[in-house]
Amino acid sequence: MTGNPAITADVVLAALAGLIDPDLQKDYVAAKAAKNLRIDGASVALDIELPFPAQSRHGAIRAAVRERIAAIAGVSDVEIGVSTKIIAHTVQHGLKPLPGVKNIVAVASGKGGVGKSATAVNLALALASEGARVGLLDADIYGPSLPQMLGLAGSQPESVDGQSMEPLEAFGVQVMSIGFLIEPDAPMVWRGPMVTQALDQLLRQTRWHELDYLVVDMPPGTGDIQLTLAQKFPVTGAVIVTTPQDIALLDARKGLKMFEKVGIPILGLVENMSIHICSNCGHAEHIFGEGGGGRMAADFDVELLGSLPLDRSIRELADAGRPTVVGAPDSKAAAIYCEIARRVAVKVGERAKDMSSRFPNIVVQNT
Ligand SMILES: Nc1ncnc2c1ncn2[C@@H]1O[C@H](COP(=O)(O)OP(=O)(O)OP(=O)(O)O)[C@@H](O)[C@H]1O
Repeated sequence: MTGNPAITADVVLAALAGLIDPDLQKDYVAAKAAKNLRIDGASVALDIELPFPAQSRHGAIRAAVRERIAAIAGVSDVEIGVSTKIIAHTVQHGLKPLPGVKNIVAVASGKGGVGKSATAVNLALALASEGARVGLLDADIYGPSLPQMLGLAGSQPESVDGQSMEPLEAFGVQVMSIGFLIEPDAPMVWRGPMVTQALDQLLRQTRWHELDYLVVDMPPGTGDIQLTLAQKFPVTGAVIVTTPQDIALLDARKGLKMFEKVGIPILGLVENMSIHICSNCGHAEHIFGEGGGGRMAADFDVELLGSLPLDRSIRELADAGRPTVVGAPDSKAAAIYCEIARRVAVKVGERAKDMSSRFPNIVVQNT
């Protein structure tokens, strides 16, 4: 084998500097995603290990990294592997993570009807479509809508051992809902402690199967039930959904403060129904006022993860049990949900404890 002293780890590193990943917003070396550099004569092999699911982007990442390395003088052969490794994260003080669940993402809102469930379900489906193992827990005691949105209305979970429950499955996502266990028309007269106890059981007695993310659709509001749940569920981070109306924004502020109070990081804000697009003429109108979500995100120093239009097809597809991400995967709204999901997963990935040094396992055989 002919040696090529010019090809060193530093040369490869320099070649990758400036290749900014659009999701990580950093290059792969700075993001500690570049691993296992092997240099063998004129051959260079490298693995990119992403801390978030992005199956749809693997090909493009492989091509971009290969192009950079192939341009190094003397390199004749390049092999790039791209994979995802989702890491379990710390949860708020005093709680243990849930067995079989790496990360819990709570989706919350200051008040009802802002599109929290639609956001939670599409977020879960988008994470799954990128290759993650995802569960969805409908903790919305006042209006459990996930069975309907996922075409599972009337289904009931089974129990193998009489103690735990098997989650149901829809579109590759493991699903559990308070709605599977109560009559659809039963009045919600449960008192707070009963509600929190029931939801705690639902979370812990469901046999979640090796989840990267469990998305929890929280009950709307910021009262005692929500506070207790936020304190009891071992949550990695929270996504707050709001509409641009001032009053909803005021409520959303309370939601943000509640999570801050119990030490749960806010992953970001989703502004829903931000703009109405007329289905006849295509005219876009900010019926609830413009830019409120962005201002609030700036005020609280959190990220605006995305803004969804008021779009009739979002409601129709949810009502029909095929939410936008699976019902209209090529739509603009689906693309926005997928972008939001990626931002959430990147935010969760950024909290990685894995502070491995740059290029672990470097093997250079230039002899
Ligand atoms: N961007 C949107 N465009 C059009 N319809 C939407 C949009 N987002 C949600 N919807 C619809 O609005 C209704 C309320 O949404 P959803 O159930 O998600 O709200 P929620 O905040 O979870 O409410 P609650 O907390 O009361 O259950 C649903 O019919 C849903 O399909």
